[in-house]
Amino acid sequence: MNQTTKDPSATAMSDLDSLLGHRHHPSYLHYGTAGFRALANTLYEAVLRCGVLAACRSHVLNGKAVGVMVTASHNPPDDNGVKLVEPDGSMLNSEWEPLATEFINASDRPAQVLSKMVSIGDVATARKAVVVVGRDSRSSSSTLVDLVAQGVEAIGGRVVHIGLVTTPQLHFAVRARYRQEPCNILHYYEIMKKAYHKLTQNNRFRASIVLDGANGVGADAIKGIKGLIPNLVVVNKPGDGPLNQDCGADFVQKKRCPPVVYTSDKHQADIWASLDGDADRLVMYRNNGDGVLLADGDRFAALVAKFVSKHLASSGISTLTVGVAQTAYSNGAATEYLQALPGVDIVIAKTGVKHLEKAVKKYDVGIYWEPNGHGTVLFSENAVSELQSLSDALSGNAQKAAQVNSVTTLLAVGKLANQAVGDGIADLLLICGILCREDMDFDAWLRLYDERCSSNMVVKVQDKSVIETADCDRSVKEPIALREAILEIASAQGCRAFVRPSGTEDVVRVYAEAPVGKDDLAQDMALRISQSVFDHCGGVGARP
Ligand SMILES: CC(=O)N[C@H]1[C@@H](OP(=O)(O)O)O[C@H](CO)[C@@H](O)[C@@H]1O
Ligand SMILES: [Mg+2]
Repeated sequence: MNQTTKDPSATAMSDLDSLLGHRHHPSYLHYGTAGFRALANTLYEAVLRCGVLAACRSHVLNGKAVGVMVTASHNPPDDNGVKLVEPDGSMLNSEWEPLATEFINASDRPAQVLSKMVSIGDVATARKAVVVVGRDSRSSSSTLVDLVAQGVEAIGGRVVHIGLVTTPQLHFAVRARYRQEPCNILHYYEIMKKAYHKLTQNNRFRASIVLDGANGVGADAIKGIKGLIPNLVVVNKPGDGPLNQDCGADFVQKKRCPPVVYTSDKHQADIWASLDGDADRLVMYRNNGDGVLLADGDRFAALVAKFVSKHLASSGISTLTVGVAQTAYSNGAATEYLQALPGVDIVIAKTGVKHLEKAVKKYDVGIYWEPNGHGTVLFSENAVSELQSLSDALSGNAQKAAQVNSVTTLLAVGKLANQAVGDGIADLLLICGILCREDMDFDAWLRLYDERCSSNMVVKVQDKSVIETADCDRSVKEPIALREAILEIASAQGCRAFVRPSGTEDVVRVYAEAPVGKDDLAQDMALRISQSVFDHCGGVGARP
């Protein structure tokens, strides 16, 4: 090789190193289910590097567009975060997660870390990387988007800005582009509107709804489906109050109390609903002023599974499989209800949407919800094509009207539910559409099963990794003393309990469940188990 010829990738690497700098952010960040999250003003370098990383990911996928969403979901307003989305709209490939962590935290020569996975010179010269970028309503989000763009462009990638969007809209847009459909938000609303009319058969949803937008982007995004639910009032819009503070899906589900409404108007409605800060979660409830009767993710899954299983049976298709994924947190009564539905398999997955999504991918119709309101129903290509062929074959056949009706209904469910990720707005329409079709009111939905009593606690310990779990977190392997204590405390008939280290916070989560009506028992079990966690795992601060 000629001594004066420079290796192009070496040049790109040193340029990149000088752009990325040799400093790094204050704490070690992990790429978790939700990407990187921290106080917004500590994330600048991480976000710039995520732009570079996203461009590299797109490059190795032959220029297929990758997504980047700037959001910290239900976290406080001063936090922010960034996560990457695969071209088909799913979460970042799990093999890239440790690389992302290593690259973002590298304090010295970060480009070298990247070059383990991809030849940087190639990325810069091929110029085929495309990155679709969206952001939530946080005041820090625009700055972070600019940094993502700077990172993408630093190695010759192209940025497609889709602006202020919900997380599911970003996933939808990336997936749409991959499928050569219009990659814009208008398309998102058009698909949903059409599917909602098909599902409801143009009937009006009569109940009134107050929707709490958590003072975030969902309250704006819901305008796109204006009129579909005639009696819908939106409260807690951006600017009304601090994002997610004392309102939103996470608050209502965890505290089991109604949200603060930041405007002075008084509202009453048959049903209330709360989105989280990036609108990928929804819970619905009856608001009793000082408490709520909650329809959580378990109840969404139950209603959807019941509806899908009924219409699959009457469609006459017997070849399509249906699976529902639940987590250890799913209420035992919901599990029992689902087990009794004909033709429906139950699978238990670890906590976190990516695990649930993976668990149902092997089914033609895969239904998953976390109790906290994150979920959707996924139709495989095979399911859509079988339903479509049958629909075409039966078209105009008046004698088969009931069968046609079920096939059309199932196709509408598959269009309305976001096929990339759980979506609070799509889920609102899906649930309202099903209640409308089934002529059910909110109470009838709650009567599907009686929820068992449960109690959640968190315990701070020195090192949460001393706890090793098994069976999708439903039992403890280590420490043995803790394992034995839990088995003993939760040994009464109809009781169960587990503990697991949180994947998103530095705490151990404790869950205890007791039969219907035995709230005190559930709380007592959770407390005693929390004390065992504290005693056996190096508790920090005051003993529970
Ligand atoms: C009990 C609980 O609500 N856990 C949440 C929470 O995970 P933890 O690993 O429990 O911290 O955040 C995840 C990401 O948002 C969400 O998927 C999950 O459901
Ligand atoms: Mg969220």
